[in-house]
Amino acid sequence: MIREKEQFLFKMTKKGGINVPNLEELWQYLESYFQQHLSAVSYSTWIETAKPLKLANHQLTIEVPSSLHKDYWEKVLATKVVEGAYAFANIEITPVFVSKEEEDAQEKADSDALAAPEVDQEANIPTFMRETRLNSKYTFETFVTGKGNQMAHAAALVVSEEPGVLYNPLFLYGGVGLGKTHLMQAIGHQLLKTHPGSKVKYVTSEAFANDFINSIQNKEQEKFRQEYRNVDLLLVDDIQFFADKEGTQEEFFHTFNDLYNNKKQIVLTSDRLPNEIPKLQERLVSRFKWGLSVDITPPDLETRIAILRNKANAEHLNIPDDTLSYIAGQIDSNVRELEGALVRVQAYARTKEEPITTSLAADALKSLNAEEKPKDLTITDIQSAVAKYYQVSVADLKGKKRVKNIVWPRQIAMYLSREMTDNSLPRIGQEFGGKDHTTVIHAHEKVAAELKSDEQLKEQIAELKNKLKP
Ligand SMILES: Nc1ncnc2c1ncn2[C@@H]1O[C@H](COP(=O)(O)OP(=O)(O)OP(=O)(O)O)[C@@H](O)[C@H]1O
Repeated sequence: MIREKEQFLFKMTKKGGINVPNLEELWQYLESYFQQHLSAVSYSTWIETAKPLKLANHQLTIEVPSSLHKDYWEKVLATKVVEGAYAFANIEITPVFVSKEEEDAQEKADSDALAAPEVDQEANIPTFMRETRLNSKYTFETFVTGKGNQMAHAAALVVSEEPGVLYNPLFLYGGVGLGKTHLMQAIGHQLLKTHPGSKVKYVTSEAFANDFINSIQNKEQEKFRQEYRNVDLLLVDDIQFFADKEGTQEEFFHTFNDLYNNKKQIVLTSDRLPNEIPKLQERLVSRFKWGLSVDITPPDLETRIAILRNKANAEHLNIPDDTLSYIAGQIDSNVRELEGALVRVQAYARTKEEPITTSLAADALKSLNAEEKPKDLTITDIQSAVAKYYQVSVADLKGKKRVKNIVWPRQIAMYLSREMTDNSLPRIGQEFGGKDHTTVIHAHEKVAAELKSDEQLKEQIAELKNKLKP
């Protein structure tokens, strides 16, 4: 105690009684204070991204990357700045935060609803309750931040540290494969780390719907409610699949209210904003807007390179920087595909027994494109292969039967038609007995979502793709 006081007096004497420190000194002091008091991930999220601009008239101006950062600084860190300045130099200052992106973000949040597309009525309903587990790889530590996801990352971190308080619900939205599931699960991991006894439930919206329907069929509604309402953090992925599921929406409405009223945190993801999800009940749309909606946009080149480097390091791969840049330059809108490209290059190098270089990467990715879309492959070829594989008839794939063992192969055939041929969505719909293009979109989204967690399906699709290769 005495020692601390001595140090403090020394500091003041050193300043010769002048109580106004310069900007750098004060900031250094604050940085070291935060370094000691915040976790490493919080420090890099809030402090390393902040820039002190000026100190004048007892006002410290700090630039932060987004309105969300500004909000967090104002609500949580500002008092520490005031206390810190007082402790450091005995001055009273008011911190002022400025965010460049604030106006843009506001505009985005207020953006008008786009015309909502129709969605297919078909729904494949597996009859089992799913286990929901977090993927151990989806943590904050493995998540690379960049311009497109900085705000979403910061929001996710706030929620993991202060669940149910600041942003409830947190709604993360954005294009395919941009890290929404990763961030959402990182919240779960982080909460379990800081509050080991917490109950975290991760579920896709489809699994929620299936669990609900099963609970009705098995007369286990009470059990269902216990499972979903007795949690501290509920993570529901790909909420856009609630479209058209009236009963499920109704149940989710009550689940939401229950959790919200008990100050339990809810995190949702979707490929679009709540008001852009077709047939989502207005009362859900408005509730989803109570908290914070943040979008994730495709990563810039620098971030893509950083993601690849992280992944290469994690797998102990020795890949030159220019090769990583080359791969990152080839795939610009989907991190899942970016990672897939790296795996592909790695496998290609192994087969060729050569080190990974830029020219090898170029060869590997060229052959990937050729394989993904074999020339002359027709929808009819895909239908025959899928029908044979799942032991159904081609007529059934083109027909209207809604039984599960036909609907699922039909959706897989549509998925493959979209992935492996250049046919347009309406054309694919036409080839499946004149179905609407939205049916094809729905089928594609559904299979893609399943592929994320279903290892067996991954193998089946790979096998089918191999069979379809020329
Ligand atoms: N910023 C990032 N840093 C590290 N890995 C990332 C990042 N963004 C995405 N990924 C990785 O990319 C893959 C796809 O991410 P994820 O499944 O979270 O995307 P998504 O947005 O949920 O996709 P979908 O729209 O298909 O639901 C995952 O393996 C994830 O770990």
